Amino acid sequence: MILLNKLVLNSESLNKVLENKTISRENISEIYQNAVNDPTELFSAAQNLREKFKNNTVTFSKKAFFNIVNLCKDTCSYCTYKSEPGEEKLSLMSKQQILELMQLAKKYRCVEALFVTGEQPEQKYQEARDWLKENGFKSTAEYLIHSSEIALELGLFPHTNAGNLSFEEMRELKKTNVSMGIMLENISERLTERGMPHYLAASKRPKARMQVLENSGKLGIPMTTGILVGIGETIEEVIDSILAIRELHEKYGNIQEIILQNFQPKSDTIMKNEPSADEKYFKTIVALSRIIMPEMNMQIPPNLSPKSYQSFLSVGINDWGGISPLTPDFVNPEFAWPEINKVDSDSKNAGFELKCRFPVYPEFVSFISKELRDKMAVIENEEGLVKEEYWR
Ligand SMILES: O=c1nc2n(C[C@H](O)[C@H](O)[C@H](O)CO)c3cc(O)ccc3cc-2c(=O)[nH]1
Ligand SMILES: C[C@H]1O[C@@H](n2cnc3c(N)ncnc32)[C@H](O)[C@@H]1O
Ligand code: MET
Ligand code: SF4
Repeated sequence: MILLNKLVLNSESLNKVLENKTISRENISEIYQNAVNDPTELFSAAQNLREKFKNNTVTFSKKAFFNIVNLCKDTCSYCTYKSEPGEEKLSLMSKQQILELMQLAKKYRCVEALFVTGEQPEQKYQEARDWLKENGFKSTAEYLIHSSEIALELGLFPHTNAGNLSFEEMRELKKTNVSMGIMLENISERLTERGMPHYLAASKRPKARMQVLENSGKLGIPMTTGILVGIGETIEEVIDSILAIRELHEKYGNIQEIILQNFQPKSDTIMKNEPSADEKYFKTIVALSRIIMPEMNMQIPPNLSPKSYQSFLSVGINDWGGISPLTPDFVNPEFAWPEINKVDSDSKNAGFELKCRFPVYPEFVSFISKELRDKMAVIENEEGLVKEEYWR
């Protein structure tokens, strides 16, 4: 038995965690089962590990969201980001629009340019092919490579989340992107079956997603991935998803953060009548993730838990992801980001210190080129990333 925050842990599995031993699937299931009714012990173990490895800091990246193109060849049942031609929300950013948003982002002292697209839009839509042609590109990936170069020239650091990119595309993007992202969503094949959220989304097949993560490992790209919680998965499927990420990270060491994203229903999607992820269930998964990968950076987006995001600091998270002072979250447009000042004071009240970071975590800067590191140093020295006035 181990004394922890005045709590006596009776669970052998939890003790294993605290003794720094890698825990098995069986240990994790046991920990979960013990926590279903009363998660207090699990939460405090997660908090303990969080403090051990991340001290009392919580980080965020000040970003602008570039909704480059939201046409998408896939249809995930939960997604409102995707647009059809002719819809009001259709986004086909021109080079000029991208440049203007970048200049504005610099005025706001953003550090990150988050580039998001639908899945290979040019494969399905003539509109996307025309748009690429008008702007002088052969593929969306080529456009992303170009946009990343411009961002970097202006002193914004690109993080691209464009779904399933090829090895070659990622190799090119590595030159300019300090990190990249793709959500595993879930490792379950079952969620791709008829009636399930990924049925109409070939790119969400677990094998395809894992291949992208595998390629990012081979290329040495600091990678953001994560799980979408509350889309009809079972807890075993969540555990298997985190274990799949852990295994990949053990092989390549390139997973820089795990996003735990709670599903929120959207009125214009197939899943409009499904409930949002239950908060207690979501918290239990957050704590479990910290137990499974004690040293990993764990992120939840604060805008998706507007009333309670601070309380996630005591169940294991240490990052808020990208927060934008000027663009909406196009994936969850009904959830505005809290002001950075508010996140600062809320974090302080919960006993944590908020710090601004680049889209690559300090532990992963050795993965990126000297050229990118030098550019980061210029911003850090000239503008002072940690200065409080810089955040507002
Ligand atoms: O504003 C958002 N940012 C999202 N981000 C970006 C995130 O906010 C930050 O850019 C990263 O933390 C940068 O390190 C994602 C990044 C990924 O790589 C994968 C998925 C997401 C999901 C979102 C999202 O839904 N909304
Ligand atoms: C960019 C990421 O946003 C997440 N995403 C997509 N739709 C939703 C939703 N309704 N609620 C929460 N997260 C969502 C997916 O995990 C995707 O990979
Ligand atoms: C709103 S999702 C944006 C990125 C990509 N289409 C994916 O699903 O991974
Ligand atoms: S989540 Fe990504 S892949 Fe799925 S429909 Fe939306 S844009 Fe397309």
